[in-house]
Amino acid sequence: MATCSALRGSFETNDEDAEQIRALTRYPDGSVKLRNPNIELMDQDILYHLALGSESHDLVEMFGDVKFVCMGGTPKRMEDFAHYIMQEIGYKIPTGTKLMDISQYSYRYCLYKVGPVLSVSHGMGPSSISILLHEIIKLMYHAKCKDPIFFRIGTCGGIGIEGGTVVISDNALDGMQDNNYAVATLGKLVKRPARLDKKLVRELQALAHSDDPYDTVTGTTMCTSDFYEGQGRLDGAFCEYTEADKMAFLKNLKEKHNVTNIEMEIIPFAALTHHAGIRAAVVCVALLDRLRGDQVATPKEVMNEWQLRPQILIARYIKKYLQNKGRISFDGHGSIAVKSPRRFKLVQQESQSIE
Ligand SMILES: O=P(O)(O)O[C@H]1O[C@H](CO)[C@@H](O)[C@H]1O
Ligand SMILES: O=c1cc[nH]c(=O)[nH]1
Repeated sequence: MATCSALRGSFETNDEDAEQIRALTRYPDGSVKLRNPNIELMDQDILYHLALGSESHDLVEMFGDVKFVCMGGTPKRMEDFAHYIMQEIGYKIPTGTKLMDISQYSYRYCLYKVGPVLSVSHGMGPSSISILLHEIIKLMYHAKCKDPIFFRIGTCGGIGIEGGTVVISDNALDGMQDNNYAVATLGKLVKRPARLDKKLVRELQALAHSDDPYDTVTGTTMCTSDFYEGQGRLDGAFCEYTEADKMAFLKNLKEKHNVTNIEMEIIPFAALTHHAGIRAAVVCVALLDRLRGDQVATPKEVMNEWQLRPQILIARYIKKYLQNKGRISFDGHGSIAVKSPRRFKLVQQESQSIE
């Protein structure tokens, strides 16, 4: 860990290579190892915001088979995604039962499990997703999950793209165009690099179909901690800049930094998953083009259809992965090569459902 002095105050950075991270974050069998020596010394670990605990629940039994953690802002979207992915991977629950929100008594986040897929809401903004990520990464550890993959399925404002366009993020910047997640810790600013898995980005891009009735693009995503002034909107309760200032800011983001979209969680998502050695990707649909306005005025039914688009891409990935037992790779021509003809056989898992 290096200590640096910068104009904005002293901070510590933690830049490591993939091998170093792997050694720190995995046991030999691929299960998740925590970078916190305190946890294994504790009698129990209460995952307070998920309403789960390492003593009160058999986390290995409940979650040991999880391979994919999919998250998005709203409980409704993630409940819908749980039902959608259930249908897509052909997961069956006993007749007369229904999917249960496992974290319902947290009254914070929702959490559904569909075989190897967790579908969880993260709320809005860096703090909300950061709390969730700490607890979900600890859940992966307690449950002994092996090499889980995380996805954020979100919405965003586009810059110079049509509403309805799907953006796969290949880079993340914060509101100051910095590519780190900075958290004030014990009075010092600790910065962790916000890095996304480039291979996962290419694999997802290859799963966008040329006949999809919308574009899927790849680009840099800016993360803000506020929807209004933080994103240069003119329609917040306060505004102390002009429309020309806003346009110059957005155009500079696009032209100098290749920023394609703006949302509010990618920096902590990319930084905390990277620090935990977890492969992760962010796929968002643009609700509007910020060069054309600030208000989200698209009709609800249209927006609901748009919000399915990132889910469709992630479902294609999960299906492909399960069908080919994790062997997804490139054929060198931009499409996914199937290495094994064997189909994934869905085994009836423990029921996560109740009447
Ligand atoms: O649609 P979700 O995934 O909630 O994300 C986006 O929407 C919220 C703002 O409306 C922010 O949290 C932003 O990141
Ligand atoms: O403009 C937008 C739209 C959705 N989410 C955001 O954070 N910004």
